[in-house]
Order: sequence, then C-alpha cells, then structure tokens
Amino acid sequence: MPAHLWDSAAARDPTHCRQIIVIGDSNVGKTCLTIRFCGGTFPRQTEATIGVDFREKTVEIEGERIKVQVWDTAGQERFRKSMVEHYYRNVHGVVFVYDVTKMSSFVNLKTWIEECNEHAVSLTVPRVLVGNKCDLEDLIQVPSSMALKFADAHNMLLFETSAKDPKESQNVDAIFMCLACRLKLWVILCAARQRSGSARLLSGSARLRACAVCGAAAMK
Ligand SMILES: Nc1nc2c(ncn2[C@@H]2O[C@H](COP(=O)(O)OP(=O)(O)OP(=O)(O)O)[C@@H](O)[C@H]2O)c(=O)[nH]1
Repeated sequence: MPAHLWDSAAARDPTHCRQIIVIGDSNVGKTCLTIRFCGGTFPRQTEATIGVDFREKTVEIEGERIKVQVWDTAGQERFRKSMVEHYYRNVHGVVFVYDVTKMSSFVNLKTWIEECNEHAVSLTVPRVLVGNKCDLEDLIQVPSSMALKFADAHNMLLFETSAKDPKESQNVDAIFMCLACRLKLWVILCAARQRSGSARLLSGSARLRACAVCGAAAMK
C-alpha cells in the first residue's frame, strides 16, 4: 500500500486530490451542479457533455484543506463509450443524479448503479443520491418518499436540490462536502488501523474490502 497515504501531513495536503464522479441520465443537470459547486454560478446555457469535464475546488473540513476534483460525465451513451472504464477505476466518491421532474431519470438510476458496480467500484466508495431541479415545484414527478426509500435501499444519503436556485447553493455544496468529509474520515480510519499494526484487521476475512482512498484492505 502507498505509505504516504497514511501520513497525516499528506492527507492534509491540498494538492492531494480526491476524485468524485457525477453520473446520471443526460439533461438531469450534472454540469450545472458541478459548476454551481466549483464556480458558484448557474450557466445560462450548457452543451451536452462529451466524455468527461473536470472541475476542481479546495474545501476546508474541520480546518483541513481537501482538494476535490469533480468529474462531470456525459449522460448520453454515444459520448461515454471510451471513457467509462478509466474514470471508474480511479474514483473516490460517486454522485448519482436524477431529475425530480422526470421519472425516467429516476428509474434509470438502477442502470447507473449497475454500471458502477460492473466497473468494480468498491461498495466502500461513498455514494450519494441527488434529485435535482427542485425549483420546478409544479412539475415534480418523483416524490421525496420514493427517492428516500431508494436511497435507503442502496445505502446512500439523499439530497434534493436545485443548481438553478441560488438559495439552494448551500445544499449543492453539502453534496460534495458530505463526500469530502466521508473521504477524510475514511483516511483517518485507515491511518488508525495502520498505526495499530493490526495485520489481522487488514487481511484474512471475506468481509474485507478495498479502501476507496488508498486501495488498502479495510473492514466493511
Ligand atoms: N430548472 C432547472 N433547470 C436546470 C437545473 N439544473 C440544470 N438545469 C437545466 O437542465 C438542462 C441540462 O443541464 P446540464 O447540466 O447540461 O445536464 P447534464 O446532466 O450535464 O447533461 P449531459 O451533459 O447531456 O449529460 C439545462 O437546460 C439546464 O439549464 C435546475 O436545478 N433547475
């Protein structure tokens, strides 16, 4: 395992990047959510994403700076083909997005989760569910209760938000802050295990899984 990841100084290093991938159907607002978080604005116009777009932001969690790189992926199949495997391989956190005004984007979440699992993204990689476009109140098709049930069944937190409404920008931040926070906790947990020198903890159990941050084995 890479020793530097256990070093708390490295964990605090703002240049040490955590990659978060944003996936979901085309047009659900992945680009707008990413721009709202990284740039604080809502773009007047967006083009369909081709492959993957990268944006970065350094966030502070309990006094520690963590650099978050957000990978905004194409929702359209024809624009995804070549990129999927490479990006899934290096991911530290996943944001699944659906459009609260479009039931089909919610139904399709199953396919996105399957794709994620098929590409061997460990279940220990933190995942969150985001219902976007909550500002379109009169058009909502996906009730919160249904989304909550789905989120619970898949062990994810649910965020309902709007990339468009500036009053919701804190909620958009919360999505990524939540993931960054969980990643930070994960690093601390792994470091504690490493310090305790517990070989038993790090091997020999069918319940062990790979750590999302450092690739080391860790308890589920
Ligand atoms: N009302 C409303 N519209 C939104 C919101 N977020 C995005 N949109 C609109 O939805 C459309 C699609 O937004 P994008 O962010 O480009 O969607 P995407 O998921 O990145 O689409 P792909 O790149 O094709 O995968 C645009 O017209 C946005 O203006 C929101 O919170 N509220």
